[in-house]
Amino acid sequence: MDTLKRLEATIAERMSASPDSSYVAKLNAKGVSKIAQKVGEEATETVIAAVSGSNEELVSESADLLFHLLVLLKAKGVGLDEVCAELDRREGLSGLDEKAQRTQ
Ligand SMILES: N=c1c2ncn([C@@H]3O[C@H](COP(=O)(O)OP(=O)(O)OP(=O)(O)O)[C@@H](O)[C@H]3O)c2ncn1[C@@H]1O[C@H](COP(=O)(O)O)[C@@H](O)[C@H]1O
Repeated sequence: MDTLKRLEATIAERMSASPDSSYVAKLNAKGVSKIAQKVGEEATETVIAAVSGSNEELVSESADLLFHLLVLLKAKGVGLDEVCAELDRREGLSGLDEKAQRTQ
């Protein structure tokens, strides 16, 4: 998590850099649709690596996917903490489901 938080901060800082010197700034300048398209491409490459690639390829594609997802979230003004809060909420809900099942 520290890694993702650090990367989120780096991405925020690079958003307003020169597109000539920063991949994040260059991608951001192309707009949300292009960033979303990159997330889709990286997701597909991750799926292909999982189904027919090595675990090394899966790790590499997963890193590309997480990176581009963080760029997309930043471009949309959504914080990683909001996504984590949603995951925490679901974890709580699934705990409640388990408790409900145990008392049935
Ligand atoms: N983690 C990454 C990272 N992962 C992947 N990439 C870039 O993502 C691009 C994706 O490659 P592709 O082959 O899919 O796409 P492409 O053909 O280069 O580009 P498109 O024309 O398809 O858009 C490559 O150019 C990679 O260099 C990244 N670029 C930057 N980061 C991090 O972001 C930080 C800031 O980077 P800058 O904005 O470049 O300073 C860096 O310090 C890193 O920590």
